[in-house]
Amino acid sequence: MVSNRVPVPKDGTSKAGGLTVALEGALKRSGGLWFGWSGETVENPSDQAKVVQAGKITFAVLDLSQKDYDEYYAGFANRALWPVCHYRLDLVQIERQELDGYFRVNRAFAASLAPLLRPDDVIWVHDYHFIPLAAELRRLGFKNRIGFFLHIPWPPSDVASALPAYQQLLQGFGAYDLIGFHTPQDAENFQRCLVRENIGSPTGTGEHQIDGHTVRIGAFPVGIDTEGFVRAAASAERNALVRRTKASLGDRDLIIGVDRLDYSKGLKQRIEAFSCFIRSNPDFRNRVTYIQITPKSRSDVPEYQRMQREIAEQAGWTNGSLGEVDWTPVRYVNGTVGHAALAGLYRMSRIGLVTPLRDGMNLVAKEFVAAQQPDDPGVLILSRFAGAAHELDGAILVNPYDTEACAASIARALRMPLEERRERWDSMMGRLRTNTVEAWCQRFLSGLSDLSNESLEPHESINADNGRYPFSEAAPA
Ligand SMILES: O=P(O)(O)OC[C@H]1O[C@H](O[C@H]2O[C@H](CO)[C@@H](O)[C@H](O)[C@H]2O)[C@H](O)[C@@H](O)[C@@H]1O
Ligand SMILES: O=c1ccn([C@@H]2O[C@H](COP(=O)(O)OP(=O)(O)O)[C@@H](O)[C@H]2O)c(=O)[nH]1
Repeated sequence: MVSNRVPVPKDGTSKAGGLTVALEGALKRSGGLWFGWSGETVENPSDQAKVVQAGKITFAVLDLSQKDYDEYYAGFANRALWPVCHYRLDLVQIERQELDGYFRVNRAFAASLAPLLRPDDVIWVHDYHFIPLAAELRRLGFKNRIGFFLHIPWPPSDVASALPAYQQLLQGFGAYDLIGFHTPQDAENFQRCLVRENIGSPTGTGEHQIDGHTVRIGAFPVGIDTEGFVRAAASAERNALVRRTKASLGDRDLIIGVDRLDYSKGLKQRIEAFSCFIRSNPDFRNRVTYIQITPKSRSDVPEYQRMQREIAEQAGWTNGSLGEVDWTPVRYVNGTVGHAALAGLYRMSRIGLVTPLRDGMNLVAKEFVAAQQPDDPGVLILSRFAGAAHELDGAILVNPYDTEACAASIARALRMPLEERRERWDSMMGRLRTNTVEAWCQRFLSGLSDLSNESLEPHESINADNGRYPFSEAAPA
């Protein structure tokens, strides 16, 4: 496995982020080498990876220089690729130096990975930080099977083509054997970009010939450790934070949001929707509390700094205008909460509010569902623009830009009869039990090691859902 973020076991601190949660879940059982960035910046980084063995996983990580960090991670990856892939062209920053830094770091990482590779290794590269990595490995002579999985959305070509070095990036994908996305829409958008830029040619459903090499393209929606979450939630009553939170709520209903502090998560619109819900349903005043757990993320990227100030102000302003002496409507928290406590907080919530403006998958939505009590489950309110909306058909799907409809959905969820809540939960839970993180991993890897066979099931091909896109439910009258 290769990914930028690698959770090397060291000081027990946990970093929020779905990619490491997913990959850790996948590698824990099968074992393997996990190569990437250490999370550290140092003055003179070594080009030899530091190796740490933990259980079946061998972690091999490199430090970055400040310049590499600024240009590759805080620069091109998170100021160009991230906003473009999340449809935020208004936030894109294009700097030639950052682009150069991105390709330079990819080349350096490929060179440091090379001595760790064996000829029969299957290599699985993750996410937008490392698009050119396979091309760099091929340049060094590696003929291994190499797969790529994009954890974030891939937009339509009119949006994607705002990327600098767009052609070069697309060409770089040609060095992979299999390219995976969370949804059929992302896979389809991607293949259309190749067609529009005249890069290779499509040779069938989910297949593309680039420079004489066949690249397969498909949708592989990531799952979670469903049973692990069920167990964690069932025993969470023992967790001190969960107990204290429960006591602090009194008999108020809990609404929960859990997100990295990222503009893609729709926090501004969400707080606005909650506010609108309280104003239009005054009978719920002092009867409901909204806890928003929001660890800070990418704080040295200017667009994130700006947003951190704005959301903090908005939460304060909302409490100031709506709150009462004995009621804080929005509890806005910037710390990270571990999975054991999170599972318990999800379970005691009446509503999981997951309303990103755009999200590759969103594991929080899945974790919330897995953590519910089967005989009295809470309701998931989910953005139609999260990858998870393609699978979680029992959620109330919303358009996060539509404040009044989101507010109405909150009221509807709080009033939803038990029977409907159970039906919705059952159908989502069925999917989560089948599509676990392990199943995801196996499907991708078998697709990668078995390219000669029809290893991509029809439902994973790019045309699988006939262009269906999850539509938000109509707001209740
Ligand atoms: O590593 P960071 O810069 O701190 O950011 C955290 C991760 O954010 C993104 O996560 C994505 O992957 C999830 C799992 O597939 C998916 O559910 C979510 O929708 C994505 O946003 C990013 O893609 C990762 O590389 C980061 O590590
Ligand atoms: O305080 C927190 C906030 C988030 N997370 C975890 O971070 C991941 C977030 O993944 P998601 O796919 O929802 O979004 P991403 O941050 O990757 O964009 C989930 O597993 C959360 O449980 C966590 O452990 N503690």
